[in-house]
Amino acid sequence: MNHGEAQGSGGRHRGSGGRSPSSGQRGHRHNSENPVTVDRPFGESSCSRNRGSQGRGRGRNSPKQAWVVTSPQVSHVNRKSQEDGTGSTYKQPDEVAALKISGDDKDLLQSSASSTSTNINLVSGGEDKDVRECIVIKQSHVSLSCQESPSSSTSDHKVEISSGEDHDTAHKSGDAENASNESEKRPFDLFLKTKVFRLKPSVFELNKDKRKESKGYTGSVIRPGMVLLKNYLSINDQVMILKKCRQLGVGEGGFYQPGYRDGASLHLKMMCLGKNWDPQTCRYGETRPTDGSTPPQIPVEFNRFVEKAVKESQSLAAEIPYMSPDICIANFYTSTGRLGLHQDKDESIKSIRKGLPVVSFSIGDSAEFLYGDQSDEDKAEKVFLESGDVLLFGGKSRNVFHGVRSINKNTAPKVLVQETSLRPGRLNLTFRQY
Ligand SMILES: O=C(O)CCC(=O)C(=O)O
Ligand SMILES: [Fe+2]
Repeated sequence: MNHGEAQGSGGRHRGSGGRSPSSGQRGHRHNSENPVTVDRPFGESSCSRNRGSQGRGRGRNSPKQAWVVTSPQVSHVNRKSQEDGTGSTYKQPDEVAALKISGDDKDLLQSSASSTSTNINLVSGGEDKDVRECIVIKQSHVSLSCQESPSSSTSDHKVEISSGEDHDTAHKSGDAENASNESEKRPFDLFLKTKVFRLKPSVFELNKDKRKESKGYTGSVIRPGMVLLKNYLSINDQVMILKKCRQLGVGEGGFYQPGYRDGASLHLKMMCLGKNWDPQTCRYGETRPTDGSTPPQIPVEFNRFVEKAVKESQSLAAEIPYMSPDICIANFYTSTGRLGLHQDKDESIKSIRKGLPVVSFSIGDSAEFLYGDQSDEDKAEKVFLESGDVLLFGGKSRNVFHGVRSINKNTAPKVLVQETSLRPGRLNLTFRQY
């Protein structure tokens, strides 16, 4: 956790948004077969936690393929040729291994080239055709290296390429994965499953992350009872939280695709810890009705962070009561994920009456977070929640309407992505005491 001087800060703007459900079947763990996406306004769900959704009808990019020479000779890929589509490099020679680029390969390759460089050298160092080991793309400012993600399988030859400069391709792959029936059969993995090529972050980017971290956190009261602790969780804390959530997320009671009673899907993946929150009944329970699973316990380290954050917030807003969480709802948003304006009021009447705070951790890509006194986006305030930020709302703000309007692609700290294989998107944990 960062330690620093608590100071006032934090901008406010107005915001808006919407939600768009897709069809699904009640009683199935994964209910997004044949998803149909339609837009409808916020506030139509029967739940107080009106978990709005993503799916603004963005196109899902089908994977494209690029062909990269892996035999020991050096190949030069001319950037101009890539841009105008005339480059012979994209033809499939005999001695090539296919790198499947999910999304727009042109974007990817453009982003991998610096603005001043015209050539990218594809250097193959290995005798065998194992692209994991042999491809290194170097040019003046960045290098593209291939690493195997922890969960990759040797028999799986699909390779995902993502760029530290521009995670667009991997974002698209994440979107596609959300939609595919195939992915519905597997537990949702916070980390990219396949071999990952990443542009190594530049020294400049890494230093920027480090500088930010070394500044410590700043706290501010953004409305009575609502405290924002910016940059509160250190990168190490975030890595630990991500690894733990990823591990829990692929096990029993892990991440799943939640849906409402009316068949609408929330456009996020969810995992509940401690108790299950059921979007169909808007109640907490000991098991998840869709599959009978028991939610994992909240890791003790998480609770320590929360309790410390509550104490910190009390030094800024004394009216925020102390709380010790027994519920954590983890949401993972891809780049198109969102959540409609809602109130968190399915906790016990006592908890809400006392104004026990909801404590929210943001990790990964940043989000446009809306909050206000009404379920009206046009009247809501807006704040950007970035990786490492902790937001608390209790006391007078316990019933504040809030939601996530959008996720800002490619804004996660590079070092975090590098250390975890975190898929593009945002993890949010909200802790509550029932
Ligand atoms: O993702 C966020 O920042 C908010 C999540 C939230 O409001 C909820 O889970 O109830
Ligand atoms: Fe909420």
